[in-house]
Amino acid sequence: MSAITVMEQPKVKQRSNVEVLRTAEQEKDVVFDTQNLNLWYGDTQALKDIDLSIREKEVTAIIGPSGCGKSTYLKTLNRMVELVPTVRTTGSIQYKGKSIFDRSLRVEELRTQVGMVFQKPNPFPKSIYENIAYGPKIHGIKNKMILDEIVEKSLRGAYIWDEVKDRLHDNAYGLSGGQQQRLCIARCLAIEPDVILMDEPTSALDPKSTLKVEELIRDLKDDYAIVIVTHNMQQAARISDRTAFFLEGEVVEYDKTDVIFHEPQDRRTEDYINGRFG
Ligand SMILES: Nc1ncnc2c1ncn2[C@@H]1O[C@H](COP(=O)(O)OP(=O)(O)OP(=O)(O)O)[C@@H](O)[C@H]1O
Repeated sequence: MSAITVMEQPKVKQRSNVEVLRTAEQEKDVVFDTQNLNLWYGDTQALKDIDLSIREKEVTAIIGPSGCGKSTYLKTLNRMVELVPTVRTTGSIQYKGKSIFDRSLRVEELRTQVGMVFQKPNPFPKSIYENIAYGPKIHGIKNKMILDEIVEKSLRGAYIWDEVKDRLHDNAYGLSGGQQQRLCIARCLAIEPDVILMDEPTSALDPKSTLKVEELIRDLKDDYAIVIVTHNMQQAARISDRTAFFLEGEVVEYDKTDVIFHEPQDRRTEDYINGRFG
């Protein structure tokens, strides 16, 4: 009996140089490090033992069937999920090495650094200009010249400047759905976040607007970490560097997007990718 116990002890393994290098590469530039995250809405467990790291200058796609916890995970990263009173979490999420649940971290500060774009474009019922200037003004910027600069830079950054530069003071509701979504991305850029969370940002858009937003996302990753929830498998394959496959609240597989789509290690990932369920 004791011999078996001894045999079952984990072996202390020397790490090869390649492994050490790989680990260093993996730890480099991690902005969000999630470990053993569990989340319940009342008695219903929506996330189970999630381990996931989100890296700078990468697009991370979260895919999986409806109800598997994708949006919940996204909203945990900026603590928006806590707006639901019955939510309870265990485990840890470090943002740049510091727990997002730490009492000394103000939620407003976290949300300034971690912006969010939603499924349905949600501009404010204000002018295009005011939509962008609103956040910086709340952060105390009053100088008109600086605000003008931020507005132009953000709209340029979201590839919508040329379309709106002559009507900055028109109501944002007059823009098309695709333009409104790029305006919302510009509004997010105006507060200079490090991370942008996107919850199915193109699901309400036509194919042409979708391609524009995808192109924008690919370019934005030069400066930001982007986490995108999508039901569109081709979209995940086109724009992301890494993909996490969620199923029933768990991460089944998380790897480079090429691996997930071409050599998945888990049968369930393969079945989902090939449309056998979900
Ligand atoms: N506010 C809430 N209160 C109670 N349960 C919730 C709440 N929001 C989500 N859930 C439950 O948590 C689970 C995960 O939901 P979530 O919205 O994160 O899934 P999802 O993968 O994003 O789904 P979809 O692709 O349909 O948007 C589901 O069982 C859902 O019913």
